Amino acid sequence: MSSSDQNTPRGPIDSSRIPRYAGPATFARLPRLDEVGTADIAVVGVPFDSGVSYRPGARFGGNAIREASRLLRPYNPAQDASPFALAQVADAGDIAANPFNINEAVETVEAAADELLGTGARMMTLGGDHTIALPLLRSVAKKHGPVALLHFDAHLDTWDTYFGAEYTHGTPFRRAVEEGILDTEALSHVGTRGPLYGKQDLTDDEKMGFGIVTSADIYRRGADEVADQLRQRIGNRPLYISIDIDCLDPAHAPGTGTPEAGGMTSRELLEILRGLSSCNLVSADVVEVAPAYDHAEITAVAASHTAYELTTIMSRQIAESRAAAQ
Ligand SMILES: N=C(N)NCCCC(=O)O
Ligand SMILES: [Zn+2]
Ligand SMILES: [Zn+2]
Repeated sequence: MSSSDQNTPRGPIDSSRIPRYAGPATFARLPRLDEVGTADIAVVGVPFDSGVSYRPGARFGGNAIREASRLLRPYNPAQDASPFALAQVADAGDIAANPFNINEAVETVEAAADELLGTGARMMTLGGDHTIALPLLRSVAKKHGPVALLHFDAHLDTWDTYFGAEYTHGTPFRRAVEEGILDTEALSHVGTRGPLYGKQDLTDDEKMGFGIVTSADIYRRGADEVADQLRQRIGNRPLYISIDIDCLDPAHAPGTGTPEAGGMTSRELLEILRGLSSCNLVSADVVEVAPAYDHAEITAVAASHTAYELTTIMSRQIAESRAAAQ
């Protein structure tokens, strides 16, 4: 039983009493999981970036997001909700994965996710590079069956192998389709753009069942229409949202490993997410924040607000299903 079943959830440290820049950072200044016992939503870091094909550094992403999240406040007006009052959200710390053995790291992440999901929590994961989406999806599918996937990214990440390696940050979603852990009726990439290896990349991707909303589609059609279309495709299927921060334009997210020009704004990303607030979001990740290339925490701030919107969607649903069960 989560602590929020018994009493009101323990929220963030009050920034009007203890300055928000004081003390070690947890996500949004929330309590640690060991301080509350169990949580409805576990925010967990995965400091792993051995799967990258270009600039490394996403292993430091989770902690950069936690640092940048000190300024988040308890009420989210865009979704008219106080996410940390509706559900117990807690920072579960980091999953320690082997940086020298990708296959072992993938197993470690899956096992740790099994453990967290096994407590009844939903996961809000802070990456890490995109390799980690595969073990996270495996774990989520063990619990919910094949899930709908919304994948925000400049890239398809459905390539086959890199240097013969199956588990990399450019290949998690091809592996996931091969393993049958995704609901192929409801797969979408959002924010796709940039040069590919060949036209075949798109043909292969389409065969796997993915639909694509390009970055230019968002610019032309607007966030509301895009969110409506995605919502219709997803329906009430259990949904996983994976957000590679490089879905944003490098102007909005310079701190990432494989930047591509011509991306959406952080405003567009947040608005699309808010338009999905009625979806059955079972877990989510925000990955590929590489702070060494960041400036003035631009990327980490965008990522912290992205995780905040995702957490709000989950906590609203937790509160709604609790109310419906009473
Ligand atoms: N950023 C992620 N996840 N993938 C990008 C892979 C692009 C490439 O190496 O061609
Ligand atoms: Zn990407
Ligand atoms: Zn990616």
